[in-house]
Amino acid sequence: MNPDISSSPMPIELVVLTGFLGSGKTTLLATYLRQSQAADTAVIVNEIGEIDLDGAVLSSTAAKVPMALLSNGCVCCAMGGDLPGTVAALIEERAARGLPPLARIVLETTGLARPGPVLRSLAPLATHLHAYVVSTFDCERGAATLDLPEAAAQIAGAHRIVMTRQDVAGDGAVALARAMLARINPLAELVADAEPGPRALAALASPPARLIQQEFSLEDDEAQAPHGDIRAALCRFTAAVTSEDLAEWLDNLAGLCGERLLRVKGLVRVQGERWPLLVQCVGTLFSPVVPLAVDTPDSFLVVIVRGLHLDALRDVQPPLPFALRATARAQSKPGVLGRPLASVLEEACT
Ligand SMILES: Nc1nc2c(ncn2[C@@H]2O[C@H](COP(=O)(O)OP(=O)(O)OP(=O)(O)O)[C@@H](O)[C@H]2O)c(=O)[nH]1
Repeated sequence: MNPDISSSPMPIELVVLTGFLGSGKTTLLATYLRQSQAADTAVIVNEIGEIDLDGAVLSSTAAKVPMALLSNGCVCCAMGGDLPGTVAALIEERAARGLPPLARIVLETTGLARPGPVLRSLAPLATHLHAYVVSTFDCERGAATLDLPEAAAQIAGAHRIVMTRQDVAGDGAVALARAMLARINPLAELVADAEPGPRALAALASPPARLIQQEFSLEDDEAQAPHGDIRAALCRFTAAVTSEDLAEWLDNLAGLCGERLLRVKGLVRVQGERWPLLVQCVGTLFSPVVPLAVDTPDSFLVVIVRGLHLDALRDVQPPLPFALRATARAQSKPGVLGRPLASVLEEACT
């Protein structure tokens, strides 16, 4: 059934924000949401795991933004009809509250989503939306990911590519990134601002000057397939851990997986800490662990690996008190619009 948003003064921009795992999507979006130009923007967050960590990070910097969650699966291969319905619900909810219409909705996809199937799933809303793809590219690590079909599809399908992590990449890597991007997708607009604020506005505040229809045919065969040998696990903690045990476990996980470790992120309750710790790594490179002031009862890690059976995670030492399972198919979480994050997280966690 097509969602009914025909009364809405359209078109609304629908920005499909893609980019490989850990390439800086949430950071870019959080920076954008802090700017005054984002007042008429809503956000849809799609998480592989069922818990909305990106939403938590975004809400901790931009609490008022209308936000919906598509959780527990990747939007490009598992969501079916959920995305158009979620878009319509955001638009309708805004109208029902008598607020000015949205100018744009940013869909933050998972780091594995291919943009072609996402755009195709929006076909029921085609006349109401002005959809385009913005992809983040990590100048430090991105080159090493482009042999993965998901990463290549994100760059090839982008109308605009945003170069992230230039500050840590070094001049040589940035030059190499430019050359690779120009070869894979010479039609895309390149955003290379070094400063986060201008970069976020250039990335998300307006559509690309030229919207060239990208060619997604190469992805068609894979559109319904899960992501090859990439697997995601949700480790849900049943008790607080000590910071020493957590650090050792993460160290050993990185040692076990090596290059096969794509991403770890989560909120972990540590003995003696008021707030859960935001833990994340991209590849085996861990960011500093920081407390995140969110009122959630849950404690979890999402671990995404390539070419490794998830059972191997159970043997990482020292044993930590968590229940592990592979993430399941996607579901939308209706009714999360405009609600405080805590209740959204609570619902996502039950
Ligand atoms: N130095 C630096 N770090 C960055 C930049 N952008 C992102 N990061 C860091 O890179 C890590 C991953 O960034 P995220 O924004 O969470 O990446 P993501 O693409 O949303 O990750 P997934 O949702 O898991 O795919 C975090 O530790 C960020 O703080 C940047 O431009 N420079």
